Amino acid sequence: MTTHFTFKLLASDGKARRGEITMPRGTVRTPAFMPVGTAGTVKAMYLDQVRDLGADIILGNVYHLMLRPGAERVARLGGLHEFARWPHPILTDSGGFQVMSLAALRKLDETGVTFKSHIDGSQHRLTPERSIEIQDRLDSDIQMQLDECIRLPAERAEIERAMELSLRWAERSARAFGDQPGKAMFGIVQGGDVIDLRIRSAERLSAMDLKGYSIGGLAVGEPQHVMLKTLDETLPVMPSHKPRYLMGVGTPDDLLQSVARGVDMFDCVMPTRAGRHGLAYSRFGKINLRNARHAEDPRPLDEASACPASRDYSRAYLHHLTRADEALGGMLLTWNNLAYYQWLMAGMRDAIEAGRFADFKAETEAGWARGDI
Ligand SMILES: COC(=O)c1ccc(CCNc2nc3cc4nc(N)[nH]c(=O)c4cc3[nH]2)cc1
Repeated sequence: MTTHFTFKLLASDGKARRGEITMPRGTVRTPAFMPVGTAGTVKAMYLDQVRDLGADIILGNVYHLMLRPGAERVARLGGLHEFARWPHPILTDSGGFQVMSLAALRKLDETGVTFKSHIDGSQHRLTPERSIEIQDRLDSDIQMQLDECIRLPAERAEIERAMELSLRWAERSARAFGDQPGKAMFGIVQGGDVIDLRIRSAERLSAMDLKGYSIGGLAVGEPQHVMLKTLDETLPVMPSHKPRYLMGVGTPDDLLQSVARGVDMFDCVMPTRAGRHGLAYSRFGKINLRNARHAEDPRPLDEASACPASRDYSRAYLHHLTRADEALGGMLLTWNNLAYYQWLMAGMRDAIEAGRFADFKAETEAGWARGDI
């Protein structure tokens, strides 16, 4: 039982790292994938199932929870862990990204951002201080600074303006967070695809001596090679003894390529959202169950899987459920996808410990290339 937030590097293999983050609510084995629990639930899953798949931590969103049911209401009901019955660590995103991608009529200035709810049009305001206050009310274990994430491609001047604002907001977020030994606030490196701005952001954040660092401003429409090049240039100037979290990423291939470059933590709606739309991720690559070729295929998605959704149901049944838009279709495919993502992360953790990450990466890529056997 620990009272402090600590990160330990257990092994490395090339640039890939195996570590663990310990905090009062539990230990996060890294590299880690965080299932997205936007509104206090991982859609189409029971949180006990999410835990049983090996997830040590889930993500929640300030933007969604402040609009509905409201942070003060969650606090009155004992905080997000009690509310959702998830006693393990929770990381919350600060709202910056969701305001820019979801809210209507937003107005951003030096002190914060004002916006209208996409749910009922009500007016709201987020500042670095208010976002941290909301994350405190949610009793979040790992909190994110408020930042401004812009889409790519963008002009250098615009990228620089948003990066500098995010640095000033990092200072204010850290001041508002204060000194909470068992929790952490992560800074978020911005700078788009402009290497000197990325380096400036990473160096200025490193000087703030925060407990962890996110790489933001990616997975915003840029090609994978631009994301990977930005990682190659940014990771070396980020503190190596602190967790590195790549926000919003990604596909199984994104995870493999990014762990190879030294990323420790990930979150993405891909496995859950794609599952609700009939898409299965597997050792053999992607399988779109809407496709008619599965209509009479008696095989399961992966008979070698430990997950019942992957092992016990025919592709024909999954195809039927998907075409009929039956709720069970999204439930089973979400279960399969999160099982595959956690299996992949566990495989990478074990491979780094065994010093065979390169082999594991090659075997995994060969499995995807072999396709849907
Ligand atoms: C089926 O799959 C999908 O629909 C789907 C949708 C969006 C993404 C990409 C999400 N990308 C992304 N999330 C992000 C969240 C972020 N949060 C903060 N505070 N700052 C950032 O700088 C930031 C960047 C992100 N980039 C990935 C998958």
